[in-house]
Amino acid sequence: MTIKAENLSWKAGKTTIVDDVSLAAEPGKMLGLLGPNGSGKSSLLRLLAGLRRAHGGQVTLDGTDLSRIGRRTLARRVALVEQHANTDANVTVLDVVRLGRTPHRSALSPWTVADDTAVETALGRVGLTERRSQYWQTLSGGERQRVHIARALAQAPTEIILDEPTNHLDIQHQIEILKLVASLPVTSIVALHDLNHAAMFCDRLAVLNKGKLVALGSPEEVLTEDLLREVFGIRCHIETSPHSGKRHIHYLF
Ligand SMILES: Nc1ncnc2c1ncn2[C@@H]1O[C@H](COP(=O)(O)OP(=O)(O)OP(=O)(O)O)[C@@H](O)[C@H]1O
Repeated sequence: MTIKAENLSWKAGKTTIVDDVSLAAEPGKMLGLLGPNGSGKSSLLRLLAGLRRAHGGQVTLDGTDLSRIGRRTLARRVALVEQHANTDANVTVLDVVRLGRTPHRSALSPWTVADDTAVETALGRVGLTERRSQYWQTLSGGERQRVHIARALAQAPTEIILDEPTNHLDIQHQIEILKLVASLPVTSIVALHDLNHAAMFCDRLAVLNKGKLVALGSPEEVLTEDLLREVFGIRCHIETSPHSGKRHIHYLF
């Protein structure tokens, strides 16, 4: 068990944005969340992270409704890296990553060796060890994204939810971040736009269209020419790559 959505719905005003979605993340696996712009991916991720209350259905963590889990306990288990995440300007990389330790500390407890180790490991994993003293406002978009991922890793979560973590990253860093997430000993749920990257790195894929879950399964099961035409309105040819053994999408025009 881990994070599970059962008949989950969420509305903005009278418009249903997340529509009766049921899915479960598999422990230790990477679940990719795909769908066109505005299909409800970010909204669903915020519900799964407990940042938003559903209007229908429920989210459970190891079988317990999220609304019955305290914020601190939840923050020790689940880390969310949002799209366009921002941070107060006048702080360093190290300050931001150290914030990831907050749920593990109490107001009076001193900073520990374990806190230091978690922060150093997280910085190293995203390749920012040398940038620890740099000010947030001087970082590039891609570096900011990696700092936020490091903060989530410093949180030492058992589940990590990432909303388009490769946004702003050059191709080398996109692949590094996805490789990193795939290699972490945690359950991950990751919204992605690049379908070939999703096929390469994710164990399973979920596809949203207009708020509804329209496919769930392995990349081989989910990524079909018919589905991509219906959901994304594109023509493509899909084959198994002789290089990676994974699905590879050739876009046609
Ligand atoms: N608080 C809100 N109030 C009104 N509409 C909202 C609200 N939050 C989301 N929406 C709408 O819900 C729809 C889904 O938004 P969401 O950000 O979840 O989609 P997405 O799949 O993550 O999109 P993208 O790929 O563009 O990031 C959009 O049409 C958006 O405008």
